Amino acid sequence: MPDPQHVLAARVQAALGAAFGPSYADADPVIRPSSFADLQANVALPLAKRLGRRPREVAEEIVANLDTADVVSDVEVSGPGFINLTLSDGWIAAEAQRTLYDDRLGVPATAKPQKVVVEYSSPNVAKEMHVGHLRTTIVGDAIARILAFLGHDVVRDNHVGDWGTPFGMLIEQLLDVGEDAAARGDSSVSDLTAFYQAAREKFDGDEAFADRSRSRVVALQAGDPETLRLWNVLVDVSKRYFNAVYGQLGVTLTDDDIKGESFYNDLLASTVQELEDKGIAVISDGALCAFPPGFTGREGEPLPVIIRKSDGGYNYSTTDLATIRYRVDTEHVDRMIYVVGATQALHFQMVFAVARTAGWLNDDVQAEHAQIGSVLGTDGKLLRTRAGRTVKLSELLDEAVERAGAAFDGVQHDASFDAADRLAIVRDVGMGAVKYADLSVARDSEYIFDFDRMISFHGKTGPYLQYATARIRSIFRKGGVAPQDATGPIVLGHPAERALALELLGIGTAVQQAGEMAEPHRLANYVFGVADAYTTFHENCPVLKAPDEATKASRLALCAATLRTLVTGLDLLGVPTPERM
Ligand SMILES: NC(=[NH2+])NCCC[C@H](N)C(=O)O
Repeated sequence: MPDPQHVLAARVQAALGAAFGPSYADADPVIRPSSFADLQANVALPLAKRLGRRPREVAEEIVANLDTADVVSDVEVSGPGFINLTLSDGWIAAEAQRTLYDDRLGVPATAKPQKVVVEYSSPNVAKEMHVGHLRTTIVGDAIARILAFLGHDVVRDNHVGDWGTPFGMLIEQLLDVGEDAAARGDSSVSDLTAFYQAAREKFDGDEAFADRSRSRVVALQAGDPETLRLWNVLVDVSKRYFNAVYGQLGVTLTDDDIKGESFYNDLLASTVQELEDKGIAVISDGALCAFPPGFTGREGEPLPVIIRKSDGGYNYSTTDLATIRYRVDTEHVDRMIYVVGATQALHFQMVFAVARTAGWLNDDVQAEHAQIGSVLGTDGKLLRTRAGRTVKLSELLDEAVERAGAAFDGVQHDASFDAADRLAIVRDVGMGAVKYADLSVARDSEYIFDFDRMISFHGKTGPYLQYATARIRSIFRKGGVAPQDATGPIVLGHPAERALALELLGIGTAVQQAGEMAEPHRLANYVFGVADAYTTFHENCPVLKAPDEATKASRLALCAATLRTLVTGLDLLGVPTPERM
């Protein structure tokens, strides 16, 4: 569906070409929303400077050449040379009407489909997932859904931390508590934080254990079958836990999407070799390092990316370089989006710089770090339990559902629900609340995890949006009409009808921007705007009790278009929409 801003941009550009010659036809028409009209074209001001003429005169000349009769009902030059444009009700209604017959709500598929890796979640084996992982899981999943909807070939990639030196001590700890404890799901193993800490404490305090751990790392890296088997036991315990969390959240990640650090182990040596052959990696202080241009420390000294430590071991960075090379050479991807905490920004900048020097990344193959801001508690500090431990994610999500239940029981419902209905709804509300709260702020800004605010049915929250969809569905139930049978025609009378219909036309731009910039909050904000416009409409424009049949048909069609827009938008964000609430 055409965004009015785009439609008018093309028309103003045509007018520029006609008035001032073809070389002006691609100037930015500077179209902005305005409080005086629907939109304002402000190009006359910069253009007047270029032409050495008065801005108002330039604006008048643009208007004289403007062909917008089918789209715009009123054009007016105001102030120093703004062009105010008021869209015609007929055009808005016709465009809104078109969405009723289109599965994609008029959102075009991309003209340039790409193969895109979206790397997200990426928790660590044998460690508790923390709220940072929660956020990258939620945001990454939304990005993956949005890009797939736009027609890209999306590869979901869960870059689990399942390799490296800590596994020596973790395997020895597993042997100490007994494998059967892991099989039973005993808390000595399944409480990952406690398991990790116990291993750490022994490693630091027990020389014999530390020695065993070190030889275990060597055995692991050498591919010793029994060691690999034990390692797999640990990986499986963690995977079960990750999947439980993913199931709770309703994200699209599966076991097949896991391509952990261990996957790249066999590719490290050849990756390093290539970097050495290309003269990018050099020995410095016994370690093999790359020095990407432009990265310097406090004293101006060049900063290294350590590729092989002096003891011969490889690094986190080495794995990331091997990963990029694999994605380029073997997976042939066009774009890689790393949905990872902002604290790793420098790491990725430097790794990407090395990969560019190696020729793996270039104008055709791009990598970007979609930074995720920290999640803070209501006290403004990093979220921890009262005991100062990191919060166990599954418990946090359970608490969300519990609190959603209390909030749900406190509001009126238009149906009686049995216990199973209630539980299903409350789960959706709890997860919708957590997810929308994460998604509605710019992903790179810090964000305060506040149950009370996110679970409210008022304000910019998941439950408010879910409630809006349920409220529309209840109108259709009461009216005995199916939404897909509400086909209008849409006629705009009341200003709230017009504002709602106009809002509906923005979905294409919202989805496109969210996908292009990997910024789901753009879609989250848009959906909220639609719900708000709907609320105003709902308060002002009776639907089933409309004054006449034509108005009722039009309003039902508006409701149907709104419902589909909200459900589609929320689904792309991964926020479920219960049928009834
Ligand atoms: N390619 C990457 N380095 N991705 C990010 C991995 C995140 C890491 N496992 C962590 O928990 O911090």
